[in-house]
Amino acid sequence: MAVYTEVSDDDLEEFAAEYDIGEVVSCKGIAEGVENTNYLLQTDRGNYILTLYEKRVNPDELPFFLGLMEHLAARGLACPTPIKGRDGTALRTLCGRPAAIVSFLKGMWTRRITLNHCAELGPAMAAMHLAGADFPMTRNNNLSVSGWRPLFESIRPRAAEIKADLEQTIADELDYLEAHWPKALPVGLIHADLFPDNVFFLHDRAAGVDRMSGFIDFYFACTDALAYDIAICLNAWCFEDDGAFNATKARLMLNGYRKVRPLSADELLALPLLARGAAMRFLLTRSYDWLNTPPGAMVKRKDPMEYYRKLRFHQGVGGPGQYGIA
Ligand SMILES: Nc1ncnc2c1ncn2[C@@H]1O[C@H](COP(=O)(O)OP(=O)(O)OP(=O)(O)O)[C@@H](O)[C@H]1O
Ligand SMILES: N[C@@H](CCO)C(=O)O
Repeated sequence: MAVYTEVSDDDLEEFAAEYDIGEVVSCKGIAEGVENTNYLLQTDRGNYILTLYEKRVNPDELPFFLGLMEHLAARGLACPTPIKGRDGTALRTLCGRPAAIVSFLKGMWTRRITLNHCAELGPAMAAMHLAGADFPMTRNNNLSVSGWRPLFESIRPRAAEIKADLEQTIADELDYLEAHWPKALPVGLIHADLFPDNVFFLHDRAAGVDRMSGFIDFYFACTDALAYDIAICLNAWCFEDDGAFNATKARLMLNGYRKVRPLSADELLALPLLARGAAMRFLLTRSYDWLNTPPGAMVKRKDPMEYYRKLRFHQGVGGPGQYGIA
């Protein structure tokens, strides 16, 4: 589970006193997530999320992430909003770690992705891209093509512990991706980790379907090709548990997206390559975590091989038509 930093009652009381959020009633560690420590903070005024930022988050980048959430929320996108303390500051320190309180988003992420979820995701992702267009700050994507080789070199000596041909597969693919990575696609603000566990839904009983209620976890957000966010979602949302690609899910997601933000011919053509790159990114970070998570750590490692298989699939894709679109 992702509670790396335990917060004592005294520390919490002192911290909460900086805010105008009411009396703390309870503070429970949240088991989900792998990156940061999250607590559900209940006060007599409502629910909040308290996050202590851990290993992968660079404290210097927190003003970007928090500012972005504030910007998107101000433009009507459903996402957590940083709560400012009485001094007007959202970011402070708790137990020696950078920490912030954000608003609580209603809804649940879905464990069983349906066609409806993909149809909801597409337009909401496009709306986020449009809402981010005038965000004044930028952040380089350090987990894009130039960041993959150093990550590869760090896992290379032990890659065979995951799969015998992993080293060669990544080496060959990296050569290809570095030589062909597109440089002229429309760029903007992307979420960059839009997995099902970062997208909340609420059930609409009258309609009998889930409706998207918002996005969370903007801590990989960055400035990059907008279509790369779509490629991440093709990987994260459109494969079945048995590894089969579901082109109907992809079509619904892509067409939903295109109704809000049309995709250029170049963006469509680049999708298979971007999807290979997105598969590479998660194959590398999962492999790194697989090999470097200490035994006994209270966190569930994610399977790198899932992304090895997704990479293999996209390597065989001839064009965007195989993602279900005309
Ligand atoms: N603003 C929010 N409103 C409601 N619940 C939240 C909010 N932020 C986080 N959560 C809860 O905390 C869990 C973990 O949050 P989050 O995904 O941000 O953690 P993380 O450690 O950064 O995880 P990840 O592994 O996805 O990078 C979520 O699944 C959700 O249950
Ligand atoms: N969403 C990532 C983990 C957080 O970056 C994964 O599934 O590998």
